[in-house]
This record gives sequence, structure tokens and C-alpha cells, in this order.
Amino acid sequence: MENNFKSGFIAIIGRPNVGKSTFLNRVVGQKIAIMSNKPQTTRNKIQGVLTQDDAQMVFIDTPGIHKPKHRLGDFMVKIAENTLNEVDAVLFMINAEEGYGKGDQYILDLLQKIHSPVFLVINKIDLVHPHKLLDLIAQYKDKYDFEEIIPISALQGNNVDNLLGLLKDHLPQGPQYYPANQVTDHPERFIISELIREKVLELTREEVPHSVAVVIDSIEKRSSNAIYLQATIVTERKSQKGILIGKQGTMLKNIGIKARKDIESLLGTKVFLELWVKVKADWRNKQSQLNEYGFRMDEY
Ligand SMILES: Nc1nc2c(ncn2[C@@H]2O[C@H](COP(=O)(O)OP(=O)(O)OP(=O)(O)O)[C@@H](O)[C@H]2O)c(=O)[nH]1
Repeated sequence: MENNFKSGFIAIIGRPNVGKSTFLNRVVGQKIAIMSNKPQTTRNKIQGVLTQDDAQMVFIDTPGIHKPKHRLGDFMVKIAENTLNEVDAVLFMINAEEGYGKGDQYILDLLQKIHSPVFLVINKIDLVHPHKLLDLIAQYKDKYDFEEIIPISALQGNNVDNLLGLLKDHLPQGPQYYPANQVTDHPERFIISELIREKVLELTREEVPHSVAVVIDSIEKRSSNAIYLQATIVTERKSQKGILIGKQGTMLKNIGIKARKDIESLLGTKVFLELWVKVKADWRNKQSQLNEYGFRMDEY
């Protein structure tokens, strides 16, 4: 039985907002990658691990690949290229509703340089008429020699199991890389900060840019079923700090309440969360300002 076990690393690529994080979260059954309706919120590579009786799939969620405009961009793309060559399969995800675009051609060019098998995943089929889907499949078939073309709805779950089955068929025999109950190899710290950042983006809409960072200052387990967390939201400008705090602190409270609920369901314990806002410039003087803008979320 051991001999028939299949495993492999699978990269998910696609333009921003096509639904990569939604897919990953559905597959591994937990909210581990940040989800947002704004593009380019996936900044780090996040691995989700799906373990079945006879297979293990390790997913790598790459940042939205797009045309590099500066050196950092070039560097990122080089990393993406290397990653794509090292994995066992690549899922190229597109948005059925948007159809073919320039950004996709850029990715298709990138894919021409790699040897790993590529699956075209057409996501958000719940939003389009079947005729449009057929046109899209025909269009993409001409552009690249895909291993498979699979339409899905990551949000509703349609055809996702079929995709996983096909993927498994293509994976090589291999070891179980991670324990069966592990869904991600990232420390909880990172996931927690992403959950808080997600709430910031969700609640502040366009007013606060993606450059906002969330730093976990401390995680303390004071009893078997309670975790005490301190986190700081770091912004670049004073005006953003004002928005994040809101009138009489209402915005920060709301961010904290929503984040706490998600963190509690992720960790399965009660969470006490203290949240602070800092401007990058006064980051070093943090200690002296702590009491000015902080809230304990368990009080709300
Ligand atoms: N209707 C519909 N919406 C979807 C589907 N999959 C994802 N979405 C929505 O599309 C938006 C973007 O989804 P994400 O999963 O954050 O996209 P992403 O590709 O990870 O985006 P980046 O982090 O920018 O790379 C969210 O509002 C999702 O709810 C789907 O199958 N159907």
C-alpha cells in the first residue's frame, strides 16, 4: 500500500483576483490564505496541504504574476519561473467571466519556458453561460498544450473534486511530506497576521493601501483553552492611522472583533486580542505610545 502513495508539489498561478486563495481554502478546508475582493493581496507563498488515504498534495500559492515594471518585479518573476520548474504540476487559473487578457498572455509566455505539466483551471463558472465557457475552452486550447482543462467554481465547489482527482492521477509516487493533520507549514503567527490584515483591507476599502503590515508582537498561551495575542497594524502615513482607528476607535474595534472571530475558529480556542496602530516613522517609539490607540477586543 505504501508503494502506491502519490504525492507532489503543485503551484497555483494566475492573474490577481482569479480566485487562487478561495480555491486553496476550499481544498484544505481552512482559511489559511488571505481572501479579499481587491487584487494582489497574496504577498507570500502559502502552502496548503491536502492529505488523502492514498495521496498528499502540497499547494504553493504564488503571488499574482504580472509584467515586471521594476527590478523587484524582475526578481519576483525569476523566482516564480524557478518555482514552476521545480513543482510536479502547475495550476494556471483564469477567471471565466473576464476571459482572455494581456496578463494571461504574459503567463502563457512564461509557461512556454517550463517543463512541468500545466492544468488550465477555469474558475468562477457560476458567473458565466455555458456557451461562453465553450468559447473560452476553444480559445485556450489553441494557445497552449495543457495537460487538462478543468472548469470549476472555487466559491461553490463545483467540479473541484474532479480537478483533485485528475491532479492525483498525474502525480508521481512519493512520500507523505507532512503529517496528515497539517494544513500549512507556515507558523500560526503569519496566518494570524494575514487574517488581521484581511480585515483591515475589507473594512477600510480603498482608503488604506496594501502596503499596510501587521506585526504579531506576542502570542501567549495562558491556559489550555485561551490565547493572548498582541498585534500592531503598521501604516505609512498619519492620515491612514486616523482612518484605521476611526471615530472614537470604532474602526479598530471592528477590525479586532472580526479578526478575533476568525482567529478563534482557526485555532479552536478562545482568543484575547489587543490591537494597536502605528505609523512606520514612530515605530521605534512604540512602547511609549501603546496605551494611546490600543483596544482589547475581548471587552467587546
Ligand atoms: N462568483 C465567484 N467568485 C469567486 C470564485 N472564486 C473566487 N471568487 C471571488 O473572487 C475574489 C478574489 O478571490 P481570491 O481568492 O482572493 O483571489 P486570488 O487569486 O487569491 O487573488 P490575489 O490574492 O489578488 O492573487 C473574491 O471576492 C472571491 O470571493 C468563484 O468560483 N465564483
